[in-house]
Amino acid sequence: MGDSGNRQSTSNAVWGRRLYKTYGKGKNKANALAGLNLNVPYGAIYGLLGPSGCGKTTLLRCIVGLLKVDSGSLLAMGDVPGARDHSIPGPMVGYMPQDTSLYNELSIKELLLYYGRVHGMTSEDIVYRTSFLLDFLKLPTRDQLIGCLRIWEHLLEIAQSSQQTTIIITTHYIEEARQADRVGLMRAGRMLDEDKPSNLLDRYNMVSLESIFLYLCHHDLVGNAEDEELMSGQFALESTMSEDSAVNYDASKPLIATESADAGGSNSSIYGTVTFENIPRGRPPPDPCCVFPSLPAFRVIMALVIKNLTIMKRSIGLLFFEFIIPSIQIILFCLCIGRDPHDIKLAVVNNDLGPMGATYLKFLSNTTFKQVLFNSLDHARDSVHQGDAWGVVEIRPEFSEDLMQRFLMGINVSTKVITGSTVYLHLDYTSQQISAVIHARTLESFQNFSRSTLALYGFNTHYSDPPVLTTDPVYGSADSIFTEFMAPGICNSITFFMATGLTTLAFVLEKKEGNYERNLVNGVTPAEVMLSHVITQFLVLLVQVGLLLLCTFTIFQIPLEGNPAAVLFLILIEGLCGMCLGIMISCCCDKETSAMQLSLGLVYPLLLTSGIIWPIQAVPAWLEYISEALPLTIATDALRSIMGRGWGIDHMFVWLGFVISIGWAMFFLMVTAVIGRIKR
Ligand SMILES: Nc1ncnc2c1ncn2[C@@H]1O[C@H](COP(=O)(O)OP(=O)(O)OP(=O)(O)O)[C@@H](O)[C@H]1O
Repeated sequence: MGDSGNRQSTSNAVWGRRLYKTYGKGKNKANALAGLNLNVPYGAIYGLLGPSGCGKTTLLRCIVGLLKVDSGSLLAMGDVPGARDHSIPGPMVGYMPQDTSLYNELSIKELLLYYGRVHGMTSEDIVYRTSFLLDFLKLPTRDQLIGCLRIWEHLLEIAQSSQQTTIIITTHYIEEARQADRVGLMRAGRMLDEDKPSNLLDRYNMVSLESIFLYLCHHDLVGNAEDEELMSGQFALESTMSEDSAVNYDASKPLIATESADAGGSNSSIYGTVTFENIPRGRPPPDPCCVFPSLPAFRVIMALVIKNLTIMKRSIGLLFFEFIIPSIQIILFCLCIGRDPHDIKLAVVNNDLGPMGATYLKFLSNTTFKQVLFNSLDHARDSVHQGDAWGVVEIRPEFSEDLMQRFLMGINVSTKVITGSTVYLHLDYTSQQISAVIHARTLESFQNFSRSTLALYGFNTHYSDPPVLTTDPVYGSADSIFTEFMAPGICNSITFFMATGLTTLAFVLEKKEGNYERNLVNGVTPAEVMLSHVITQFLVLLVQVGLLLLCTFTIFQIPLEGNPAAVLFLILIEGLCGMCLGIMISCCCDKETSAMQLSLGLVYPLLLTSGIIWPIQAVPAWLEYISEALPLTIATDALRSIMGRGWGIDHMFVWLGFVISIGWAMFFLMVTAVIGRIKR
């Protein structure tokens, strides 16, 4: 860099020469900056103009240190953005990437308190600066919500009245930039020209900036000799400009840069700003592309957590809904899944000439079955064909006589007697669950009826029992229902997926609204943002899981043989694992829709392969190995063992459940860190 270069670089708040930046590789390569030059004098309002996709955002992101240029020289406030000991990113710069990129749910006081905490200011300083800013910016009361402010008008006021701040505004609305001290006209990653708006109008002898821009674009497209003139004109202009700037240079003045579009509540088209201030240097700036660049600072995490909690408090209705969603899910699960079907319609054909057929039918439960009598088997089967009944119970004419003979003669009875003393079931097997219930209950009823009849005639009541007997259960109870099998997996999966969804949403919204980048530019690290969301969501998780377990064990009386603390601990770890998955998803996806699609897309595959709905022993052998490695499978089995078998954390299997969940959580965080690095 020659003398002139040195002078230019130190006399401008932002100075760039031959800046190049490309995204992607091969066919997907996009040249966002292609040899761009830039001079933003101290204390100026600089309008960076150009069509969508010309590289404005890329340039601003390089200026605030969120991106690094591939080649070229770029200085902001006298040093390379992101350089060690430079406060960009950090307290020297403010950035509004899109819209206002402020937390609309916070009041003015809360927002200033948050940024004050992030920058390590004392409470007294924050109170003093808040009063000063309210007065200086003529802001409404400190309790006014940010979402209701007309931010952009105030932003321009700052620049015009303070003389202490340099602002870069980017916009698609070229004429609006006439108010700026200097404008830069950009196209396809290059600066076509740069000057005071009035100078540009004079030089090109045109009436509007838009006409100048169209003229420059046309010549840039044609690529004729005028291009070179324009470029040399640009450098000639730079020299003039820098000389002016050198005269006016005052290093104590701060600088602001902005991006623009329609801002909520404002008539201005400005949509983002970057501000630079000459204030004492704070801690070294983080590498914004790296998730864990340095150890997280407790002060910053607390500021972020308080900010998150305040935002939550503002949408108390939504928070209450978040608290009770898992309880509603478990209540619906316990009400709808695993109970025995009732009022199953059965067509009954009782042709028995004796009393025993009618007696047997009385043993069929009135709760489980609704009997509809038919005179002929054909009519009864027709009702099943029509879908009016789930099956037919057929009792033949010799039932009483043959059954008596069967009891009395034992092994000497003929096949005809066996056939005559049998109850026939003609079932609709399309619902496996209902046909299994009909089968089990009719058999159970027949056993009860036989015992009662044998007792009536003074025989041994167990004579007709099948020679297979179940004794006292080792674990569980003989009349346990399917709900008890599924409940542990349902508790685990509700917690896991709720945590994934809520964390993804919180993170992606923060990114989408530009607050994430704004935080990075303020020196907050991605790890601090991440940890603050984990802490906030964990508080929500505690309430959710507390209510969920209350419903499971007290209202629906799902058996709990083991230690309640172990159950709580394992479910919370599963929730943490879900949060880590949410963080990974939000790191992969920039758009809200793709993040939601990805997290929703994971629900069914994980649910089906984790042995929550059906025993894992039923899946094909090759899939079993994959299933067992998934985050929910062993953890669910471990929870089932704590709840049903009363096993403790000292049991290898339960212990494994904890280890696998923690292992997955760490894996998700590691992948997040790697993706963060790759995305750089
Ligand atoms: N992350 C990315 N990956 C690949 N290409 C990108 C990425 N970001 C920007 N680009 C491409 O780089 C070029 C410049 O984009 P940039 O967002 O900087 O332009 P812009 O002028 O700010 O546009 P807009 O006003 O619409 O935000 C565009 O062609 C864009 O498609």
